[in-house]
Amino acid sequence: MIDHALELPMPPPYDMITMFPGFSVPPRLSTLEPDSPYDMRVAFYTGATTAISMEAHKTSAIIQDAHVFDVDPRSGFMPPEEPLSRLPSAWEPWEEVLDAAVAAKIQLGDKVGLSEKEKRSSESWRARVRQLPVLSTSELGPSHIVLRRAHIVLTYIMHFYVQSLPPHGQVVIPRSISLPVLRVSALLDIPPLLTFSDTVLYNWTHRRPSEAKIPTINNLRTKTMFSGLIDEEEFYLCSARIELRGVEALELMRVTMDEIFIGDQTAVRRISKHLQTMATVVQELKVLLMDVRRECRPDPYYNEVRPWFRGEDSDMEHRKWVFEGLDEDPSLKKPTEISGPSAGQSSMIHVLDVFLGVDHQSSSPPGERSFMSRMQSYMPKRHRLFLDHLASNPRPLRAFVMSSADQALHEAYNLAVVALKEFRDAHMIIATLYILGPARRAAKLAQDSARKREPLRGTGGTDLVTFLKDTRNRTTETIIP
Ligand code: HEM
Repeated sequence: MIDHALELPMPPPYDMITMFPGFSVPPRLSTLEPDSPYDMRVAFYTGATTAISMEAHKTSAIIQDAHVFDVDPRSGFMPPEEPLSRLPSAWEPWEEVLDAAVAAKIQLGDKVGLSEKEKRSSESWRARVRQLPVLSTSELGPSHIVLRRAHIVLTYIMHFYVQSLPPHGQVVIPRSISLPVLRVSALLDIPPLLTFSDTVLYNWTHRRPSEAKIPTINNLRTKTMFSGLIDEEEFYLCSARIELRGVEALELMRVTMDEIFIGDQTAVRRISKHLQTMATVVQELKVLLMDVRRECRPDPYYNEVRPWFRGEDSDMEHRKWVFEGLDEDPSLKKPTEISGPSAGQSSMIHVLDVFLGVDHQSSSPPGERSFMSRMQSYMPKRHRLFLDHLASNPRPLRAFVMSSADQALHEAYNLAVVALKEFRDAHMIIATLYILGPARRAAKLAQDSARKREPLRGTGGTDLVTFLKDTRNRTTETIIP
């Protein structure tokens, strides 16, 4: 059921691209991107002027290919304009059933002390979901704007459905939801579960009316939530603020790569300066991360927000999720990526790793994808391509620094890597505060409940303590001695 018209071209190899300065904004862009509401696309690392001699048709093909990353010079991986807030009327039944879940305050199926009334209320909501017709998805595309809203609505409904079920029964996602969610996910080429892009990137509006369409750190509000708690909103917005503050790092990467291309002494001096600034930006990302403590309380987050995110691989009873109707449509594949949303899917942090040369793959068993690489398959396809593109850079920063004898350059590079390592130190503090602490307290309170036996896993399904230490250690190992 994949619409091949939506298949994106692979980014061009680096040796075909100039690295002249400037985010490129080709005038023909609106015709290149029929689904784009945006008037700007980033041709990251490509020359606006494409100043190498090439036949005209080749040049335009490169520009065309290079403009598919959906990275905006003002808002980075977040869209520069407010995402669609409601689907067109043909799909209103989905929006209504989602509104109904929120209005009925549907509770988690394994909530300690769940009342009979709450059980009845969620069962009657689930019955309503089962009665929905299987709405066609063929008219949702080709616009990714509409498809993204469809993914948000369907996956929130699906997680409401699955996580409100009694904790010991089967998990069967009714075909009214499973078929459209599988189809929409195939069109977007992302897994049929809630992802970071659903909860953060495409799930915001302006807090106060704003002339500027661009999202800003202090003027965001979350649109769709499970609990409606401020703790949930702040959890999402913390990540959104990191995405936005990180935009400066993207710009610094671009100018650094331009300088690497030139590679003379002046370039080395400038790169050192850019890396020092980048270290400051990453330090600010750490501050924004720690600021999550202002309005997101650990216990409500752990007990009332986080359980909604669980994917199949975080199921405490190891139940398999059955996507009803999967066999009816031969074009659909059984989902293999089944983790819930994790900020491990934030392209911003991945981009810092790739740019600085932090290698998460090397410690994985041969032939096995690292968690970080797996998380890339949950990112919007164009962001994924952007990371691939960056990773295939033939002039990587770390190798450039290592090949240089310039002391100041080495120090500046290490400063940026240390800032990222300190971000991960802070992240471990946050994970302890928001998961390990509340888990211990919840286990004490719920002597016999299923929660007591919950393994300490991230929503991405990792053994979180070992995993977070590993990513931190790999960052430390990147420092050049
Ligand atoms: C209350 C806030 C947070 C908690 C409790 C938390 C918890 C976790 C956990 C448990 C993992 C392990 C992977 C998994 O299985 O999901 C993880 C991974 C990760 N998280 Fe967070 N996280 C929080 C906020 C953030 C924010 C705001 C960011 C940045 C956008 C972030 C970035 C990452 C990254 C990049 C990973 C992959 C591992 C790494 O790079 O070190 N997290 N997080």
